[in-house]
Amino acid sequence: MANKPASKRRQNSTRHPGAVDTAKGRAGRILAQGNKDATYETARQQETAVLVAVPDKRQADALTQEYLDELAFLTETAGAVVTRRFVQRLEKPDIRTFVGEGKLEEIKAYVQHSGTSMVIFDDDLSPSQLRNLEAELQVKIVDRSLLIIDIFASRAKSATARTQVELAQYQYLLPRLTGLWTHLDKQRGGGVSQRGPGETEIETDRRVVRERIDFLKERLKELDKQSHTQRKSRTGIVRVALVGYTNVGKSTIMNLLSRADVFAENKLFATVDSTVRKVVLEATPFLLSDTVGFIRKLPTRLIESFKSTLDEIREADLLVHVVDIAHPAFEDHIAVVNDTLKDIGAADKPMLLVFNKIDQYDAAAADTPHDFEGMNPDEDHVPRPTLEQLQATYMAKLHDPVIFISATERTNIDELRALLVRHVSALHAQRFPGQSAEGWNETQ
Ligand SMILES: Nc1nc2c(ncn2[C@@H]2O[C@H](COP(=O)(O)OP(=O)(O)OP(=O)(O)O)[C@@H](O)[C@H]2O)c(=O)[nH]1
Ligand SMILES: [Mg+2]
Repeated sequence: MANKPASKRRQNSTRHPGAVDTAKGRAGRILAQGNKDATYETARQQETAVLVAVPDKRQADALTQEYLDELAFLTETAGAVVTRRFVQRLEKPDIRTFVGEGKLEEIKAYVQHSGTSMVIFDDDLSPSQLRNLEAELQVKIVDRSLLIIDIFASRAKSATARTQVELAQYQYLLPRLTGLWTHLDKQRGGGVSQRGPGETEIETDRRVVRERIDFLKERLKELDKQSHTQRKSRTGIVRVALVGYTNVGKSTIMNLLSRADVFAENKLFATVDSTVRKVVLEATPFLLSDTVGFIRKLPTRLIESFKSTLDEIREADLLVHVVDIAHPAFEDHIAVVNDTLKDIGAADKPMLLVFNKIDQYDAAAADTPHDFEGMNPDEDHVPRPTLEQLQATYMAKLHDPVIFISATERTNIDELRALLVRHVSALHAQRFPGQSAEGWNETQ
């Protein structure tokens, strides 16, 4: 991983470690910014980034803007400053360079003139698009997956989370290894058609990376076994998992309910490791877990490599789905979370829907859309319903219980506790008939 000393990164690389380190450097390159442990990295100036979105022709302007706002937030979380946004509406992204020729020229002119150090795309790029864009623009090219993996890498602390991130990094890297050697081939005078040492090296690298992937998978299996044993000792108690989009307030609610000290901040993916705490409310004990947030277009590979973390959600008896109601795209977020739950096989669990940040709801409604390239800020801007209207709509629409709170202002927290107690007690009676919830203790 890019945030480990080089000597550590080389462990288990049986052959050709230098090449793989180069490759890993490529995968984790925007990470060094926010990484306090990177003693081997020399201090650099803050990186600057241009954002690029290629929505299809039907996507509403307001939505495109929201997506770019989120990409900007991700970029800032990764430690870079956004200098400009570019939007190009296309029926389909260009197969060679993702954006069309004219737009590429425009981006190139801006990047050269402003000295911006990287270009970030709101979608995933194919290995060849990545290569072509890098050749054309002559700066770092980052796609959505890489950006998210980088943030995860800078946040992961536990052995499991770090192993999961490293697996995701290598899986991202494997199909992209070819591009690494094109410039070396050129230096050696090798042409595209010439088969030479470059290809042998790529093959060697691929083998080393595959070996590392297998090793990490094995290691995760081991770690999984350990946590499975741990989880088995927790039978006889209802398990509740906080789920939701990133930055909605899950960790804040965890801290409020469990007096835990989980890191919460206004950044995306503040939590990557999961935390489990025993909570006792009105003599009703249950286990509460806080875990990684979801996001739209979460790379499937990343979901897969985070299997162990997501087991916490899969094995829960009750999900508490936290929503940031002050976010203009909160309904979109609910859909993303429900889809992700479906993907990981946790869609059929009982669920409480907690609308958080009601204190910010009105302020958010007054938000005016930003003005930027290719957008009409007035289009698609409809007034928002009142909180009361929303409450009535959601109460009527959903089968799941709904509650509106503010975790930071402590509004309706007693009601949230009461709702949890009611549901946990009912689940306890159903899951462990004849066994009183009060009788459970941690040593069982
Ligand atoms: N105004 C307001 N801010 C809140 C409320 N609840 C949480 N926040 C803030 O929202 C930000 C994100 O909170 P977290 O608890 O870290 O959110 P999270 O869902 O755990 O986020 P990730 O771990 O990044 O997925 C923090 O700055 C919190 O202080 C609330 O009720 N009102
Ligand atoms: Mg969190």
